[in-house]
Amino acid sequence: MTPAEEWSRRLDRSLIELGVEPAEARRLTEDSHEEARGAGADPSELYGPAAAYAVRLAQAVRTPQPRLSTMPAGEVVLRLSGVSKRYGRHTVFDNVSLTLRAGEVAAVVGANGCGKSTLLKICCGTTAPSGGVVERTARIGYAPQQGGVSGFLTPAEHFRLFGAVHGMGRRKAVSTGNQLCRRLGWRPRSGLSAARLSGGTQQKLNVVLSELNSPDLILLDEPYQGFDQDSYLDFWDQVLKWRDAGAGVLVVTHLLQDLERVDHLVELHRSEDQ
Ligand SMILES: Nc1ncnc2c1ncn2[C@@H]1O[C@H](COP(=O)(O)OP(=O)(O)OP(=O)(O)O)[C@@H](O)[C@H]1O
Repeated sequence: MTPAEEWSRRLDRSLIELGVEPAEARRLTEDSHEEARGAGADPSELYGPAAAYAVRLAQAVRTPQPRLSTMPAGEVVLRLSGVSKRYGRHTVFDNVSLTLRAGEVAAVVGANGCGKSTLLKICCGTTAPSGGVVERTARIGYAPQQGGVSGFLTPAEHFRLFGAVHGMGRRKAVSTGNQLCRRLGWRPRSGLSAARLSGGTQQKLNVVLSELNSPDLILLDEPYQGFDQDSYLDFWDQVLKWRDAGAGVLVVTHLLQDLERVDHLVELHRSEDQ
């Protein structure tokens, strides 16, 4: 038995001793083993002693929703007041207002080209508005429509990179990232670069990166393009969990059935000069 196998055997046994169901213990053990392989490290290097890691994992399993926003319920996480955007003489949208509070979900809808992605970029601060005022909380997560992941990095490398930006340790970033992936029904395979993932799976990685730091405000630009039906349901389940955990969620969507689940609707209209 290799040291890594011995560590996994100890982890599995410790989890069961701590009251975790044997099937769940096996799944957690396999996931940890895979994560360590993906990181090219011995599991004891990555997670420390198996018995101590089992205590942390067992606690995480018993906590149904580990992510809890730091915002008091009802606190404003995003306020748009009369926001407009122009490119040259072309007005994309005008006078958009929204108050989004912790524990609420808002949808942005509208035809192609009416400015949904532009509005999200304004909300996260990468594009400046032409007019109006944007107020937002400090801790935000953003899943852009395109370009959210790097094709040459593996999921674990993404977690380490994004985690470092948020001041997370390598181990914590990778184990949190993998845990969030599982909630979307995906178990990343070690060593596989993002370019080799399907389009829908790349989108799952994009969504997971947006929530890695437990943000108070999550901005998602059509995040489920390419998701199959089960992944789509997992995604909405996750949106509702974020909301219940106290985050504010702003999501661009084209799907009418999503609108039943939201607290606010921002409807953008194609401007006449298009
Ligand atoms: N950097 C830019 N410079 C000039 N025009 C831009 C720029 N970015 C976006 N636009 C224009 O702003 C308008 C809104 O674009 P945007 O991508 O926000 O629309 P959208 O509603 O998200 O579209 P889709 O539904 O197709 O994703 C489009 O007419 C687009 O060409």
